[in-house]
Amino acid sequence: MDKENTCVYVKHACKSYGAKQVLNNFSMTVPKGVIYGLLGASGCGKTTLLSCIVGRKKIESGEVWVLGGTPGTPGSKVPGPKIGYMPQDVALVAEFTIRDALFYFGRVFRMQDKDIESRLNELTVLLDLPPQNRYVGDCSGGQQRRVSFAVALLNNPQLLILDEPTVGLDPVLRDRIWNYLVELAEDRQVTIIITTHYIEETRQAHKIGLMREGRLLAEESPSKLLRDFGTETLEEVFLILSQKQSEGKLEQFQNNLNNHDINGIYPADSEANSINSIGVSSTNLVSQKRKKKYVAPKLFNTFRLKALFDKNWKQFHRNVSGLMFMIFFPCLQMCAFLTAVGGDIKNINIAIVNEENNFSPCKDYLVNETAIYNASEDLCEYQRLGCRFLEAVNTSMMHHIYYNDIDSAIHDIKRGKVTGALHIHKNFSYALEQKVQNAGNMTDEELEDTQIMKGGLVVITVLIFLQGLCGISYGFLISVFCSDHNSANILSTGVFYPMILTCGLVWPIESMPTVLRWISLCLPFTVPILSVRNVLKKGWGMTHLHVLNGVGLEILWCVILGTISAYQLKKRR
Ligand SMILES: Nc1ncnc2c1ncn2[C@@H]1O[C@H](COP(=O)(O)OP(=O)(O)OP(=O)(O)O)[C@@H](O)[C@H]1O
Repeated sequence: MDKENTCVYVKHACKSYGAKQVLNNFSMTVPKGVIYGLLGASGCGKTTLLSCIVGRKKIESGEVWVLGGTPGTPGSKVPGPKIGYMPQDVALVAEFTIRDALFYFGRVFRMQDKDIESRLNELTVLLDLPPQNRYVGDCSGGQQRRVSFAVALLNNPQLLILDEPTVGLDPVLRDRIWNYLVELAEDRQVTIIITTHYIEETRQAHKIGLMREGRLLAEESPSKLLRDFGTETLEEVFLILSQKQSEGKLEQFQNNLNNHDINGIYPADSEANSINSIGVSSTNLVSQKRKKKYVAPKLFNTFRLKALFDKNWKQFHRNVSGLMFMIFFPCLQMCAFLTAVGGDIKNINIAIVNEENNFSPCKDYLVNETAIYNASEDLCEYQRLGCRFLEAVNTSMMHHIYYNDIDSAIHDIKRGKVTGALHIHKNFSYALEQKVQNAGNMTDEELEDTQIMKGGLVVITVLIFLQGLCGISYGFLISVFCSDHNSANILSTGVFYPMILTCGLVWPIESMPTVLRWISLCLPFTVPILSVRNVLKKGWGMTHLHVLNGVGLEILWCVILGTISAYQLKKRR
């Protein structure tokens, strides 16, 4: 056997989850066009190994070589359409019908619709799938697994990796599937790695690997194993090897067996055999990989784009409650929030001390009489402007209570009878007139500061866009850390509400204890909200320090959240 005929090659692979070592110096060789049955008890590391082979996880040391490349590296095309992978956990969209699911993956694999259609019909018969218009969510667990199996077979991949595909299947169907797999391997040279708990069903495999506690105990054809061990069943072979491993005599036992076998099929001695038998050293494998020219994948792929649009549309319109929740719940939340905290103040008692109108309500006052044009001096003379001012603020917000002197008004403020006092001096109109006439002496900057709502649209758009990006980064972080919807919901609402409460919208940050104020200022909402206010109310531009700090903080948060997510993603592999 040479490298041309080797499909998957694993050498001295080690992989741990925390302190638990799952792959322990694991080695295996899978030639092209064979069915390789990977057998082992629950928890021995089969799924972990398969995940490393398809590039979903990374080994810590050792080497994995699949279809001529290292899985998960640029240019290796693994994962990719050359590999059909049926994972143990069904990962299908519940809102899809069986037909939708196969069309979705077919398009992802860049298949033409007519080819998908004919494969769908073929696989429906082979795997005894339920009617094509049945929703995945309405299928039983076993039926969903068969749909997942159909997806793995859909585009006729060169390498099929099946994690317990036959579990819970009717024996007749199981037999049919095995016959199909044998046909695929022998007629079309497809390589198949299959894990199963039914040891005896792997008699049809060309080669089996017996795995225990992260190590391969033996790797050979079932008939040869039975012959070498002189047993009736593969179960017995596995039992003997497992007992030797438990007694710590496995390596000695394997060496004895290999001494009687020129091929050296038992892994204690298999390193030399494996490497030599595929006719290439690991260094050569690496250099061979390096020689391959890396072709970057296309940024826009119309097949995938179509598949994703179709998937999102179906997911949305078939999950009405989810759609309502996603669209209307945030609107409802925002309306409730703004109604509760953003409304105008109403009916507050204000003490009015209006010296200009003899401390009494402005009953007989007329707006026209407050400004009289003096033609000889070409200017306006003002009177009773206090009344005009009070009329302007005499809304439902303030309830006016008149006082004859400011001291009694202040006294009542202290007693809590009124909330505040407005003191209009006797010469209020004259003083205001002077101020207006001197307005020409004001600087441009002072004038600009008095303007409202002059904020630049671009700056506001940038701030809001960055805020959205921050939210997306946080959503990404949640998706990386949470394994289910419940924990994702708890994490998102658990963080969102405290941030809303402490960002200054509800409780002014100026009144917070110092430590809390600093925490609040570091949160992604607080400073950007102040920046938006500064832009809207004062017309400040991007270059103003108190706008720039909001932009800077949002970028910083995006970078922090993105980096943590990327780190966690890398760690999980
Ligand atoms: N992400 C993970 N974090 C921590 N431990 C893990 C993780 N994934 C798997 N394990 C542990 O690693 C060991 C091997 O798991 P794996 O799923 O590879 O076993 P398996 O042989 O496929 O089992 P089964 O046949 O039951 O599917 C188990 O003890 C499992 O609990």
